[in-house]
Amino acid sequence: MSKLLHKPMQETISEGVTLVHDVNKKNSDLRYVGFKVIDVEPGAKYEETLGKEECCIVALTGKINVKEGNEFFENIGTRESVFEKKPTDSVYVSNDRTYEVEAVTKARVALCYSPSEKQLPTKLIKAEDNGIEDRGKYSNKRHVHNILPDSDPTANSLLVVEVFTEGGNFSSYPPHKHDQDILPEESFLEESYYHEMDPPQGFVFQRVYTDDRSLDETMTVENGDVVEVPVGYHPVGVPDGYTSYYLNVMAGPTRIWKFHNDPDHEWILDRK
Ligand SMILES: O=C(O)C[C@@H](O)[C@H](O)C(=O)CO
Repeated sequence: MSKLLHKPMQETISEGVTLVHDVNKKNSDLRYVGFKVIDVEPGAKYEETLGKEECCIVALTGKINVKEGNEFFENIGTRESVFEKKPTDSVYVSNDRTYEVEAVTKARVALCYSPSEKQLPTKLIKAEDNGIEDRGKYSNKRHVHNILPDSDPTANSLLVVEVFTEGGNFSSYPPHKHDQDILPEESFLEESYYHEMDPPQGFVFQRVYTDDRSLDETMTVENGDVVEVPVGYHPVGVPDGYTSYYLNVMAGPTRIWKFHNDPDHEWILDRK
């Protein structure tokens, strides 16, 4: 199995709280992005004290309460399945703070991390504040919910986005990368992909490769898997009959998403 592919686990970390993913510096090549997924039973609580890292809490499915200091966001989250394709609520929490997530209904929650030194206000990112975009044409169509784009100053480093791709389409395509800190041409941003498929027995293909092919992995990605992208181009192809969802977390030294398309494949953008 590729070392970039992380399979879901089922680790009970406290009563009613299951750790499904924990991608961190120890088990990945990511230095700027950390990523967890937790499943929380109704009434159960997950508490975390952040060190020098900020966190974006995404209510993937179900309803949750989030508490940080005097801030309390009640009954947030908008969907039973990500495939309802409606945006959801998220909460930004800054470094050196302690937050608590309590499930109101059975919930799956993504916790997206990046190093951070400068404290910023805790903030509810409402579903209705997500920027919605349809990108691409022909078999390159995808639907995007921007949770934390680089135009939003809520976070120091984190960028968070959800992408839906219908069967027979490719996304993150034409292949692009953002692994050189040479702004304004390109920014260095690591990335994680949390994938789901509808129906859930589906799979997608994700290739992660560099120009010199020193990294060139093509992975079969199944429901609930995480792919880490420390460097390189990272397109996703979706087989007919299935819909793909992924949640991307990006972070690097500068909070700007400036990507570079693979020159071999950029021509597809110019088709009439
Ligand atoms: O537009 C897309 O296909 C989504 C991608 O841009 C995805 O968010 C990504 O690769 C970010 O670098």
